[in-house]
Amino acid sequence: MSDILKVENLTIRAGGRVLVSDVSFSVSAGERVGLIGESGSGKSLTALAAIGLLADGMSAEGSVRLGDREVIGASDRELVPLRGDVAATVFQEPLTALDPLMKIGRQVAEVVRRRRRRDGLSLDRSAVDGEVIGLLERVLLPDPARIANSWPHEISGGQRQRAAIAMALACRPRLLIADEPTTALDVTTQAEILKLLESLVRESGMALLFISHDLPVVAMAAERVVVLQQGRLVEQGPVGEVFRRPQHAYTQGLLAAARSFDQALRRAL
Ligand SMILES: Nc1ncnc2c1ncn2[C@@H]1O[C@H](COP(=O)(O)OP(=O)(O)OP(=O)(O)O)[C@@H](O)[C@H]1O
Repeated sequence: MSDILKVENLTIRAGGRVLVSDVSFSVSAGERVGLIGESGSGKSLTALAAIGLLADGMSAEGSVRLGDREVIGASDRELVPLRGDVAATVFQEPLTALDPLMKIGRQVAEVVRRRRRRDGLSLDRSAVDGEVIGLLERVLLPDPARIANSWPHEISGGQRQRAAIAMALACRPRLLIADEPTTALDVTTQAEILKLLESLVRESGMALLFISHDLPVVAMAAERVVVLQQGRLVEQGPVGEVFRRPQHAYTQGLLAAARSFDQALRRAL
C-alpha cells in the first residue's frame, strides 16, 4: 500500500535541546495509526513537523514525505497547498480551527469554496450550500441547517468538534491528523467521535494519524500504534500486538497504568 506520510530519522531541536530524536514511521493510505506517549513525549511536535508547522526557532532534520512532497526544507509557498489538501488537522480545542466570530455554515462554506475552486467545480451558491449541509450531515450533527446558522459558542463542545471535523473533510484530505481530538469531551461523546472518525476513514479511504496519551481511546481509534518516550520511538506495531505483548518497559508501564483505571472501574461495579 502506498505511504501518504513517511517520516524518516526525524530529529527536532530547539535552543540546543533535542525534542524529537531519530523517529521513523509511516502511514499508508486508508490506515489508522495512533501516536502515543506521555505528555511531552514529542507527539504534537512530530505531527506539526509532518505539515511543516514547527514554531520559529525549531529545526527539523531527516525526511518527512507528505504525499509525494518533501516537507523538511520546503518553503511556505510549497507547504500551504499541502496543508488541508493533502493533510488536514483537527486539534483538541475545536476553536483552534473555528473562528468564534463567524457562523459555522459560513466557515465550512469558505473551505468548500476553496476546494471547489481548486477542483474546477462550480462556486454556485446552491452547490456550495448543499455541500456544506451534506458535510454537517456526514459528521452526524443534528439539525444541520440550524447548526450552519449558529455561532460556535451556541453549540456544544462535541458539536464544535464535529464541525471542525466537517471543515477538515471539506478539503477532501488524503490524511487527517487528529491531535487529542476527544480529550476535552465526556466519554459518551468521545466514543461517538471515535466511531465517526472510523467510519469516515472507512468510507473515504483517507488515512488517520491519531495522537493521544489515552490508551483505551487509541485502542478504539487506531489499528497500528507508534510509541514515543521522551522524543524517541520505543516500539511500533499493530495495536492488538503492542497492547497485548508490549516489548518495551515504557509501553508496559503505560499499559499497567491504563489497566489500573480499568480495574478500579471493575471493582466499583
Ligand atoms: N515551541 C517550543 N519551544 C521549545 N520547546 C517546545 C516547544 N513546543 C514543545 N516543546 C517541548 O517539546 C517537547 C515535546 O512537546 P510536544 O508538545 O510534542 O509533547 P506531546 O507529547 O504532544 O505532549 P502533550 O500530550 O502534553 O500534548 C516537550 O518537552 C515540550 O516542552
